[in-house]
Amino acid sequence: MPSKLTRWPAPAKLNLFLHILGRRSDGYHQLQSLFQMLDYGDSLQFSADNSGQISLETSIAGVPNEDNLIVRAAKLLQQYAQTSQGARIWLHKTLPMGGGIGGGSSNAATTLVALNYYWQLNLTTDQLAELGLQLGADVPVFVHGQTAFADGVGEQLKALPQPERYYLVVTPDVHISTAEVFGHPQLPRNTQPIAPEHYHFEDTHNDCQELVCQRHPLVAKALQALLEYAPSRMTGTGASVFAVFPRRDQAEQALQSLPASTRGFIAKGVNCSPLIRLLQQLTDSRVQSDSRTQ
Ligand SMILES: C[C@@](CO)(OP(=O)(O)O)[C@H](O)COP(=O)(O)OP(=O)(O)OC[C@H]1O[C@@H](n2ccc(N)nc2=O)[C@H](O)[C@@H]1O
Ligand SMILES: Nc1ncnc2c1ncn2[C@@H]1O[C@H](COP(=O)(O)OP(=O)(O)O)[C@@H](O)[C@H]1O
Repeated sequence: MPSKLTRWPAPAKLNLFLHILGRRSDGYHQLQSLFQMLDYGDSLQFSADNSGQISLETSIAGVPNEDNLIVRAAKLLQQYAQTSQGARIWLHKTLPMGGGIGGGSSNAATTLVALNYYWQLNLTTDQLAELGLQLGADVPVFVHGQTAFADGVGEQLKALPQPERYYLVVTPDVHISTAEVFGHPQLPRNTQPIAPEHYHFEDTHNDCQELVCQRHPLVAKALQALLEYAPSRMTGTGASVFAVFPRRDQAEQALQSLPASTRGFIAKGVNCSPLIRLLQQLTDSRVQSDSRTQ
């Protein structure tokens, strides 16, 4: 990975709760959720050029480059903005894949935000979020980069800052298909809507959790292990589960007590994602240097 290029964060998220309110006629589910941004995740580097080519220099095993959400996001942006610019992209992957913590969606969002910056396209955040929605339901929340309450099919977002907490996230080695969970006849689909301002972790739940735990004992086991230490829940459609702690050292102690084979990490919940913080810094220094050269 080139050492001199800026590393753009692609953080993970947690669904602090996930209520399913109903199903639309197109099969998509009306839901409510609280997307908690984390300060932990993958990172990407970009070298923009005028080649018109998009090349991902670090492939992910099992994901052909043309299917990688990074390449798909870059090509979608290129096409939308009708630009002949290109880029070489490097990915530093640390997040487990397909675990309900949004790694792929976050990679796509970071690509849209970073290339909009390097190619100087000046697209708005709303335009990038709308483009991102074509790639996956969770891309817009990462483009906005704020801890947010979601409504609709997950696309209507309202920033809802949360107090600082530390999360121990554990990902059991199970593959769970989002489409399969949402397609299951036993999935509860009649939770009553709540007002964002009335959200409390203890009064909410994840409607997918019971079904996933029944079908995947490793998820149930991981959740049970975390519940020994703190309030815990599954995120998204799984397989990851998380426990909530007021302090980092408490989360660290819990992780140390789990079996050594546990795939887990500790993250701080943040209200503004590290991606958006970096973008603000870079934009501010570009404005300053532009004003000096005028
Ligand atoms: C429900 C969430 C919560 O974060 O689950 P996770 O993927 O994070 O576990 C996400 O919004 C998922 O986002 P994502 O995984 O991008 O979903 P998509 O690719 O858009 O949809 C996958 C499949 O899930 C179902 N689906 C998804 C979202 C939704 N509101 N209703 C649905 O019924 C559809 O069957 C769709 O074909
Ligand atoms: N850049 C990427 N990072 C991770 N997964 C990707 C990427 N591009 C495509 N994928 C595919 O998307 C799937 C879901 O990935 P991910 O977003 O990590 O899951 P989840 O939304 O459940 O957290 C992966 O299993 C993989 O096949």
